[in-house]
Amino acid sequence: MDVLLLHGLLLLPLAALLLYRCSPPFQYLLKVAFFNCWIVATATLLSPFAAFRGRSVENMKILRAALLPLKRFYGIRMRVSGSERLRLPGPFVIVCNHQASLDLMGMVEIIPERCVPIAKRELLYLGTVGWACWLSGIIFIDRHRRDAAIEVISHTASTMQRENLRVWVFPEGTRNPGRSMLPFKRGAFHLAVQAQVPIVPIVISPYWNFFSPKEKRFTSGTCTIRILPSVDTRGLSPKDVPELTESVRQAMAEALAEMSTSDHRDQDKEQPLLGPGAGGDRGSPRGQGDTAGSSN
Ligand SMILES: CCCCCC/C=C\CCCCCCCCCC(=O)SCCNC(=O)CCNC(=O)[C@H](O)C(C)(C)COP(=O)(O)OP(=O)(O)OC[C@H]1O[C@@H](n2cnc3c(N)ncnc32)[C@H](O)[C@@H]1OP(=O)(O)O
Ligand SMILES: CCCCCCCC/C=C\CCCCCCCC(=O)OC[C@@H](O)COP(=O)(O)O
Repeated sequence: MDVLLLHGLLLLPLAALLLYRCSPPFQYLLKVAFFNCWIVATATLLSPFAAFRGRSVENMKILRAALLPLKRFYGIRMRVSGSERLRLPGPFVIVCNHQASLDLMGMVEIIPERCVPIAKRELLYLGTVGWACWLSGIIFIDRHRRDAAIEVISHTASTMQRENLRVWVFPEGTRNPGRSMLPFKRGAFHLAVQAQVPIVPIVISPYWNFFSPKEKRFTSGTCTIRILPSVDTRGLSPKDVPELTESVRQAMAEALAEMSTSDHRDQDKEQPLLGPGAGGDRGSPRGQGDTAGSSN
């Protein structure tokens, strides 16, 4: 009986390994689970250290360091173009497309110093992860209470100038795995106009060459991040916000469409630390990769 049990226990990890190597959906599930576990584990282990400093944007550095290794686990190569456009001296507002939680990997790649994201309030209730977000100075808004959200944004506008703060907003307001961008919420643009600071639009290329929750596919691959020219808001007033919003969205949508038709050659793949990228680059349109910029 004991021998049987021992054999069973020995076979279990072997069976899991075999399943991991042969079944892309199983690999997908494990990789997603690992992603979430990594976030919870690092938040739990590191937040007590961040707590010594109290709530501060400087804790973003710890948060960034905790999330930077993720791309190596998954063999995701990051290519960034236009990073010099983020080297503005003062405060500014970043607007970026939002596809999935994986955006965190792109964010940590390029996020400048003294920059905090605006996030939905629900994240606050994620235990130690919420605590880590709060300690890092992330700004929370209640999307269901527009007036309260607008008040938080107005308050942020004055803080930006006073504390040389940069703010990262996902103007789609929710995750969007679709092929085109959702209509933009106007908060980020009101924020930039109120603070009279530039807007830096950022586009992250679609993940479908390596990640698809619908097809349960998560392989290695390349992600391109394009930083577009900044948009000046000096002299603009609230009445200019709708037009400003549309013109920035238009520029981002064009960049996204262009990036969607480009693809990445096999040699651009990284070797993932979490096993082979089973399944290869399926479901992606073929073409040329974005050659501008650097890879980290
Ligand atoms: C070295 C340091 C390194 C650090 C590294 C760290 C790296 C990474 C860390 C990552 C950590 C975690 C990241 C977490 C990310 C989480 C992402 C999210 O949670 S996304 C969801 C939250 N975000 C948003 O919702 C986007 C912002 N929302 C808005 O802008 C919305 O406008 C609103 C919520 C304020 C209102 O929504 P809604 O009513 O649905 O939409 P609108 O059409 O935009 O507005 C309606 C009318 O209100 C007017 N309006 C909007 N905002 C304002 C404002 N601020 N002031 C005045 N008026 C405003 C708007 O103009 C509309 O009126 P109209 O007359 O039609 O123009
Ligand atoms: C200060 C110490 C730091 C310790 C290390 C911390 C490690 C990581 C901690 C926090 C990382 C943030 C995790 C949150 C990720 C969630 C991002 C996301 O994708 O949210 C969805 C939201 O946008 C839109 O929601 P809906 O699509 O409308 O539903």
